[in-house]
Amino acid sequence: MENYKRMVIKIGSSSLTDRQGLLDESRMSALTKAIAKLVQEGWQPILVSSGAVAAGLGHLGWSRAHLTMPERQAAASVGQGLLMEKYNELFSKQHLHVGQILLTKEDLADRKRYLNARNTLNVLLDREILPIVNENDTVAFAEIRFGDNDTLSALVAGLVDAELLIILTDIDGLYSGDPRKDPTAELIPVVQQIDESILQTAGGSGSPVGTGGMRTKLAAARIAARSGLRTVVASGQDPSIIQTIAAGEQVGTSFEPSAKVLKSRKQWIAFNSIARGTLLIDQGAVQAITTDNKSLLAVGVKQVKGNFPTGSVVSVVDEKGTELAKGITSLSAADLRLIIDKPRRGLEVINRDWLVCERSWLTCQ
Ligand SMILES: Nc1ncnc2c1ncn2[C@@H]1O[C@H](COP(=O)(O)OP(=O)(O)O)[C@@H](O)[C@H]1O
Ligand SMILES: N[C@@H](CCC(=O)OP(=O)(O)O)C(=O)O
Repeated sequence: MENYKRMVIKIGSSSLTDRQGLLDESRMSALTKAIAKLVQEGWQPILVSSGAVAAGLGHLGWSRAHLTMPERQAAASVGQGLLMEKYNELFSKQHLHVGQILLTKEDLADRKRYLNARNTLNVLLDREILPIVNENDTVAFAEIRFGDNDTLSALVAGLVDAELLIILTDIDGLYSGDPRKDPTAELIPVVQQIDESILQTAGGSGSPVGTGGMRTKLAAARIAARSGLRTVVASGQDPSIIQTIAAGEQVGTSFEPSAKVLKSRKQWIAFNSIARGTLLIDQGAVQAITTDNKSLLAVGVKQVKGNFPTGSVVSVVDEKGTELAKGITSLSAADLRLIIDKPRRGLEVINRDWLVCERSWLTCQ
């Protein structure tokens, strides 16, 4: 067993830039010092840093209003360079090398590229080089965007088997309501389970530079919990807070790991893969896969949408079109269409080990 403790630290644009949209050097400097101390304490940290778009806009003096996607991407191409230049300068003062990793959703949705990214991250971590990750904003568009770095940080944490995810933002944790709208909202120190009532507390971003607000942080914490790790959402105002968190002290909001952790293959299917087709199933099959933990058989498949080869990830929906699960099919779309019209309907379409329920997380492994 490897003797490392890995953590992912995500810092948002609102914590990295000042009011003019310029990089906040003193904040970044404090962050680099805190991360260097973690390395000395035996941690293998990964930094997921936002701020490319905000820093690019600030540097170029462009207004945030009415930006087209190509303009946003152009700003990110400038800002990403500035971010890395500053990180390089500050981390080298702490005697740390850094490596840049820019990812799109498609990189992690392709199993081979996913494993390649993991291999690269492992080499960097094993050689004490700090990986600095961001979305590849200059090429990512609509359906191949993570859209927010909160989700990306949780996926990276699962990818490298981290034990802790720290999300630093401009507020000191999750409140019982959006503090901008509800002045009586109170900080929630510990969340055991991210259920509907918790999701309802969270609103969107509170700053002009942030993306997703508390909603995407909860989505990230939920992915992390199902991947077996703890998430702490805390204020990035004083980045030395990451040492307090690493030492196990209670600050911000701590989201506990789920009692039912997904195996790594199922994590990939649930959170990283992109479905290439859809299987519409009947009520009996819904019961079989969500409650009885059984494999999906052809007998329960009513309709096949899309054209996909054997071994593809597909989305499994009920008769109302609600997605219940994702899984890897042992049959192509063409063969499935032939089979569901014929008597050999007992054939297995998705084996239990390759099937993961999205909605019924409490009942379905
Ligand atoms: N229930 C809530 N608790 C705390 N913050 C919330 C809540 N709902 C919405 N928010 C907003 O989420 C913001 C943090 O997210 P965001 O602006 O995306 O920052 P970042 O750039 O760090 O990702 C807070 O400033 C706050 O206005
Ligand atoms: N990838 C984008 C950041 C996207 C994002 O999630 O932003 P934030 O809410 O500030 O963490 C960038 O570097 O500008």
